[in-house]
Amino acid sequence: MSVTRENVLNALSTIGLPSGGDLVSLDMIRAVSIQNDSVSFVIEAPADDAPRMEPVRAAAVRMVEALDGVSQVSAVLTAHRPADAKPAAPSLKVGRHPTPQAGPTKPAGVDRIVAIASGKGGVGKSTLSSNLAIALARQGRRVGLLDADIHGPSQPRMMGVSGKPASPDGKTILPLHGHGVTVMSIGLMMDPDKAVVWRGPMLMGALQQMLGQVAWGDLDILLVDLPPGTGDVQLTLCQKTQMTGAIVVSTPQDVALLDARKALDMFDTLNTPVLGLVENMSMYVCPDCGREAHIFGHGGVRDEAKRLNLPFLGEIPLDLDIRLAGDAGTPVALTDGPVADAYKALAKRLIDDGLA
Ligand SMILES: Nc1ncnc2c1ncn2[C@@H]1O[C@H](COP(=O)(O)OP(=O)(O)OP(=O)(O)O)[C@@H](O)[C@H]1O
Repeated sequence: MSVTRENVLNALSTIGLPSGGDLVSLDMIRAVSIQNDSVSFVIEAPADDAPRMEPVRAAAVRMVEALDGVSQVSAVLTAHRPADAKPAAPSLKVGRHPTPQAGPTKPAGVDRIVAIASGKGGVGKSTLSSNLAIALARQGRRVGLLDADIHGPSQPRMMGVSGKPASPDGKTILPLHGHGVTVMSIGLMMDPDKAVVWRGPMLMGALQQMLGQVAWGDLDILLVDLPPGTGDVQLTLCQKTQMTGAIVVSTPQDVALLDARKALDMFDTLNTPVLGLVENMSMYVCPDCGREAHIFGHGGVRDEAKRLNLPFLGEIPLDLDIRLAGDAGTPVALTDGPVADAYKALAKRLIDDGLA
């Protein structure tokens, strides 16, 4: 019988810490990965606990080794540095040229990869990605979010995560965690004040590293927040990755739809299935009088989906709280109410359709 993630977590929940609690209840286990009879995971401990953690790590390895169907266990401790030392920056050069690969691949343990795309910039792709990721996580899915918007990474701010991801072995990059979602952004690996001036091959190399070297662990779905348009990142992702498909976001106005059509055409050319269209900034409900206004029009994306015979996945209102919550690092999907319900409905639709 093959071992499951639940078996591993159950075993680890029996390992107590000197300071009280156990490895699972204290949320210290990251990146559980199971490949046949090999299990690997990361124990993320506060630096102050480091001296006391090695026996805990060894006990965790023994406990998982004792499970039926397991013959090899590797556990990495991320807090083995002294408490007063600065976290080791990864000795990784992100943005190198791509390395040759035989065909499209997918990180081990990741079930589905779904890109969130748009033809035009600023239509709300990143906002949709972060809120959808949280709505899916709140419905029990294991969700990863990769910010592939190399020129304007916004997920660290929107998901409220910061700090350079660690790389204990100089190869694997440990992602961060925010609001129940595993998060990685190229922005976290770079100096935020330095503009990225990269040529196509370097963009491709960076994306390949984000997919291949990040310890994503076991995920039901990895959402990829793409840059706007139809450039190198989109091309690399679709050609080098086993994609489940793409969701295209647009506002209802004609200029945005015109660009959305270009994105749809690109996915068609690259044989990447379009899972559906989402209308963002669909309508505005005045908080004072309750009147509904259609600032960018309304229904244009639904009509376009119908015309192209593609699923229309839902509409998200234009709402001040969406922007404020995104800027504050606590996306609105964390709350309960009509706006959060729009993201909840979208997440439910994807789960019901077997896409998440
Ligand atoms: N439904 C919405 N209601 C109100 N504000 C929104 C909504 N969707 C997005 N925004 C705001 O619009 C701005 C642009 O959104 P966002 O960054 O998500 O767009 P994008 O398509 O990812 O942009 P880029 O092209 O730069 O990647 C942000 O300030 C965001 O808070």
